[in-house]
Amino acid sequence: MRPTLVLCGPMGSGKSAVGRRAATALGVAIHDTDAMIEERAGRTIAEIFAADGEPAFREIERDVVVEALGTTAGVLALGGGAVLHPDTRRALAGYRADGGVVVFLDVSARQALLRIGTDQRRPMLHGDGESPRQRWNRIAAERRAVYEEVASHVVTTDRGTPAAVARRILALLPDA
Ligand SMILES: Nc1ncnc2c1ncn2[C@@H]1O[C@H](COP(=O)(O)OP(=O)(O)O)[C@@H](O)[C@H]1O
Ligand SMILES: O=C(O)C1=C[C@@H](OP(=O)(O)O)[C@@H](O)[C@H](O)C1
Ligand SMILES: [Mg+2]
Repeated sequence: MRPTLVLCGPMGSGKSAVGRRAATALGVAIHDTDAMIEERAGRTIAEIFAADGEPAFREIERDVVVEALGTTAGVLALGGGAVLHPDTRRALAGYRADGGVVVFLDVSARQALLRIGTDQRRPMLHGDGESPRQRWNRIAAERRAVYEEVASHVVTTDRGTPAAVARRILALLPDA
């Protein structure tokens, strides 16, 4: 079993929202790895970061994402930093080699920050000495090459509703 579609990209690009619309349109399940992590840990992502730190979160995330790539069908929406773990990148490469579709949802800093700039549920956006804008820009720049490496397609989400972006993605699927 493997997902029909995997979505990656930075915070606020719309992975969760577009993933839900794409799954509904396809009549399949949506699996959001952030929600799976919260369920497994019995805590919110913000609580995991606060109590155990980012490295501990990345280990749980690696376990959840690698497992989900092999055991779920439907649409899989990753967290923005999931691609950082080498095990996850290897699993995504295997999924693509097997015909899987990985879409990098790209977004401008301006749109992403309008969507999520004040959201306290994203701990990566908040930290000493940097504004959410500075943090988003730095993190997105650090990760861009990795998103490009793991993805088979890039879709920009600045314009259009989540449903409209989902329709553009469905057109990329082999049997669409
Ligand atoms: N194409 C879009 N147009 C307008 N708002 C969007 C779009 N995509 C996502 N959003 C909104 O932006 C916020 C963040 O989207 P989300 O899907 O959680 O992003 P991600 O999972 O990539 O961090 C949500 O409130 C969502 O409804
Ligand atoms: O970019 C990141 O490092 C993170 C993105 C979040 O997911 P979204 O990209 O869905 O916001 C979530 O996994 C966590 O807060 C860390
Ligand atoms: Mg999300």
